[in-house]
Amino acid sequence: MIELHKLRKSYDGGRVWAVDDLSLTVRPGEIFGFLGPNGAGKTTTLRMMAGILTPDAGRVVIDGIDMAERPLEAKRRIGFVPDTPEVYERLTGLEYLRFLADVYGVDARRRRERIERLAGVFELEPALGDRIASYSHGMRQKLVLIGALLHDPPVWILDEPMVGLDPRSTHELKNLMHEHAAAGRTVFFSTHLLDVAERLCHRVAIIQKGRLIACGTLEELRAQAAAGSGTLESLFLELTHHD
Ligand SMILES: Nc1ncnc2c1ncn2[C@@H]1O[C@H](COP(=O)(O)OP(=O)(O)OP(=O)(O)O)[C@@H](O)[C@H]1O
Repeated sequence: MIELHKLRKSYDGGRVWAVDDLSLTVRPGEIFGFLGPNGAGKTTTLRMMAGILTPDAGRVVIDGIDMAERPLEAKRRIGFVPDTPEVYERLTGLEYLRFLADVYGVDARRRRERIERLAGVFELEPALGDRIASYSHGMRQKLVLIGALLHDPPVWILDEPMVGLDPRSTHELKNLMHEHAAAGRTVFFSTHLLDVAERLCHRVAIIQKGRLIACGTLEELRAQAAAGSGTLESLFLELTHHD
């Protein structure tokens, strides 16, 4: 479960409000899509949710744990995939995953199982012995995903996780998301892929200029819009119209 209470974040000493009074709750068992135009504040929100950026005001609560009060406990419950992942180029894929397993205290048997399963799903096993410097963009994205999910966190926070993935890996990631939510856990991800969000998500939120402008199921969003029967794409275009 994720709760955001009146989150605010500015850059440049308050000249830009990247996120402004954002509140929402993502329930256990939900796949939740976070949508918005470029520069709307999605990455800033996700980075605050993951405890990487400190909000100017408001609270992030993960499974009942306040990020500001108990950051280590809250972060342990999160698998976070950033939009531009930093990886250690000199390590092999396997060394990188072992390093993360050490950080998260995943024991030897469990890490073997998880690496085998996830690298198998994303067909990255043959490359795990190679240096990350030799990886393609998509291979890096897969490695970062595997690393983020290695400690089997209950709450997934993924910033545009499908960017760079090939169709099979995208399909497998969607399956993993379904499986995770079906087990009563939580998936929160940002995306520009509205057709994917429409099919995959139980609920979505749309933000614009840091403010929540719509939140709910597709039916609930349709009820908010003038053209009441449209696709998520047409709703998005209508709701995020220019001033
Ligand atoms: N480090 C920074 N310094 C100053 N302004 C920033 C910084 N990071 C983001 N911003 C500004 O904050 C706002 C929100 O940016 P953010 O990256 O959160 O948007 P986004 O919704 O993730 O965009 P995109 O879809 O393009 O990835 C934008 O106006 C952006 O210019």
